[in-house]
Amino acid sequence: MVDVASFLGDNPYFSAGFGLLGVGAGLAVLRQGARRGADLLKRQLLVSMEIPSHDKSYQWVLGWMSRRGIEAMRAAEDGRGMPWARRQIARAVMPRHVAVQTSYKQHDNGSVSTAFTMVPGQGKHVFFFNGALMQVDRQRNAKMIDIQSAAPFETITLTTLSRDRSVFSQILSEAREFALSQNEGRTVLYTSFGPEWRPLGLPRKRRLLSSVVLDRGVSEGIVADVRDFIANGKWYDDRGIPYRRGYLLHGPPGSGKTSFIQALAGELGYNICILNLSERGLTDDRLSHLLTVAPERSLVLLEDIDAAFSRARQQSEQAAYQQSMVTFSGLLNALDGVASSDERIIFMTTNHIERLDPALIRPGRVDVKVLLDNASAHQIRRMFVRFYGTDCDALAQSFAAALHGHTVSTAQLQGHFVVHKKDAQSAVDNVGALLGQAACRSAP
Ligand SMILES: Nc1ncnc2c1ncn2[C@@H]1O[C@H](COP(=O)(O)OP(=O)(O)OP(=O)(O)O)[C@@H](O)[C@H]1O
Repeated sequence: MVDVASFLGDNPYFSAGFGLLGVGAGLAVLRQGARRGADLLKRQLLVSMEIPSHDKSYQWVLGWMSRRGIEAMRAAEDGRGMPWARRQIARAVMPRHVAVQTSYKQHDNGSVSTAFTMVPGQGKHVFFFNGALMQVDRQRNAKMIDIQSAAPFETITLTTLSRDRSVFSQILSEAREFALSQNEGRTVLYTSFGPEWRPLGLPRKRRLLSSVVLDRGVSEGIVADVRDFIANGKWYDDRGIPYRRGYLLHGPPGSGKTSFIQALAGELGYNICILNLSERGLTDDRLSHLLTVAPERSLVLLEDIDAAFSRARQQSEQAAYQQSMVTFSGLLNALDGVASSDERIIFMTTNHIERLDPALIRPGRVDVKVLLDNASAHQIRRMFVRFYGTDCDALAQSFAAALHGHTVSTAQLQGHFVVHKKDAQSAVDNVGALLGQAACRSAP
């Protein structure tokens, strides 16, 4: 009989194979140990923050990184005030792969300019922030699409050492401040897009309240009411009253309803969410949802409410089909709102208050109703002086006297002054052109 143990032990091929197997297994264990050790070390030493593209802060952080990138690039190139070693590091860590982000900015004179900024592209980049070394990993998931924007789903992951974790909140607040500072002195108009609000065009230069000339005390009255409402959130809360206020501005076309709301938003530093109730595809649920998720510090504007909900329209089932799918009771429910303690200021405008259902404009839904009428003598004089200066007071008087007894809207006055913008006397001499318009307007 062959002694198997001594045979295998004496066999040099087997011993070598066994040895190799042992070495391989040892290496595998070591490798796995090293990987686990590295994972453990990573978990202990590093922290990361993931920002998905559907989160509001995503664009803020991208914008902030582009600004920091520009600053870092300038500093590294210029190198002033930076130690040599630090400058080399700054140059070394500058992103090698950047993506372009185009933005438009409206200047105070109304012109629009384009600016191109470089943001870190897909992949990993490193940078310093307040002395902490950070890694940015920007990844795109081509398989996941954001259904709202039809853009691929992206994430930015920021990683840094655990001891520096406080920089995350610093970055987020800096990014937010930076984004808000871009809109300072401007009014953002939002429009509904599916279940959310999206900015409509560029933020606009704030309209001055003094540029909208209303009759004596009207503007001051509304501004005081809104300010009082904004300052008394606790009062509403203590009494369990929903914290919302509704305003209805009614009156003939071109009397400054929309312009006043824009100027009011500018005065308060608020933005405007414009909701078109006749929009195709708007349902009761969406309307209700939109009113509850309106951005903070914004006025919700429902324009020409009579076009969407006159009494006649309510009686016509067919009309309801042709237009949006919002029902009258859906609108009332949306205005009454869910039990939300968030501040909600709703402005409605109409040219025909008499066509509105009393249920829509009862207190609680509409708390303040204000008529913005055709131009009064007071408005005519003030608009004249606003256009031609205070030294034209006497001309303003004769202009107003010439229009006495005629119906002219403030929009028509503006049009007339624009035609005669260089010459106050010519505006007075040609007042007949306005009277002609007034006569045409009142003809059937
Ligand atoms: N009271 C006013 N003071 C200054 N400008 C005014 C005034 N009323 C109208 N305008 C000017 O006329 C134009 C149209 O005004 P606006 O759209 O605000 O009127 P509106 O009452 O909302 O009209 P509509 O009922 O047709 O929507 C704007 O360019 C605005 O500057």
